[in-house]
Amino acid sequence: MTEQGNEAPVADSASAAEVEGADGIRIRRRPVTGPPVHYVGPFQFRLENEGNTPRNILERIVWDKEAEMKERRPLYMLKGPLENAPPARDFFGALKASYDRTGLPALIAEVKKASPSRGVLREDFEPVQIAQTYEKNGAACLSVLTDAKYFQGSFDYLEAIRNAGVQCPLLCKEFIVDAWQLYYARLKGADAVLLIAAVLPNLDIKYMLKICKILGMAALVEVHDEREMDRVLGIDGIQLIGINNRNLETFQVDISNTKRLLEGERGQTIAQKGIIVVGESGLLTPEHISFVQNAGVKAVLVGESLIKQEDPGKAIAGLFGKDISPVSAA
Ligand SMILES: O=P(O)(O)OC[C@@H](O)[C@@H](O)c1c[nH]c2ccccc12
Repeated sequence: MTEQGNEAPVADSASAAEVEGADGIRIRRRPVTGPPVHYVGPFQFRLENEGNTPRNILERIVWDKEAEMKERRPLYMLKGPLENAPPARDFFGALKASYDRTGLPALIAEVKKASPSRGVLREDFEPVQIAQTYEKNGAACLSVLTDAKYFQGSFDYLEAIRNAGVQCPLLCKEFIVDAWQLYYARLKGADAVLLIAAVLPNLDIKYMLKICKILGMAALVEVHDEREMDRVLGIDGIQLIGINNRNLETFQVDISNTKRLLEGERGQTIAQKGIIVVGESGLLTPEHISFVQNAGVKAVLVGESLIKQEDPGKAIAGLFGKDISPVSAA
């Protein structure tokens, strides 16, 4: 397999060696100090963009998440609640079963109030109701945004949806930078977590996969370009790969990204390993769904085009061009 990817230019403040040393990751971790202090005579000022200010939205989110981590409860305090958490459900199995039932990509429907690129998507946001209507109308799994600052999400939504009796397995949609978040997601009812390859080096992904396994959770490992895809294909034990059509550094959406990353040898390796690929972001019409299905995905992750409709559940039939709700609930 080739190591060549569509590599974005390396930004000024991260040297090529730094990027190479971190599995090609351009997103940097938060520096311990703020911007460096400069003096002119008696005056002191801080200069932004000397490597100590985030260069794009993904970097900003990750730095805020790292700061958030400092206020967390110690891990040992999660032990009790973790033992009382509802047992994890089979996220991978639910996707597979749905694909086998409908012959269409299994739907992971996203409970998403807002996003940094689109602002508020839905004013009257009732997460439990939305989750229930998604389930009734044929979603195989649900994705629940838990980041508060940029997506107006909450771990309370995850917990409330699980406690309301929704059966679909739940993906905790979070920016994971620390293993602590995996335990916390599980105790709030998550059955799967998102691991973003643009943020996490291979060693972190491997370590986090082990913890997910111990906790009984699936991991959806998200890639955006060829280089990330090749990295992830080199890691043993990955069952689910998400191809994000949205570049989290620039917000540009291009659904042909899914097709490009599944062409040739990469697609073959994925098929051999029995990996389910999830097409993510920017899917709005039945044509989009068949486009990514033809490219090789067996599941799709959809937020905006459902959540913006008056009835997000009913919107599922519109998105797929037909009713995909389970017979028993129809
Ligand atoms: O609302 P959309 O365009 O249908 O996209 C859903 C989902 O793919 C998107 O929310 C997403 C994909 N990867 C992420 C990582 C973090 C936050 C959000 C995301």
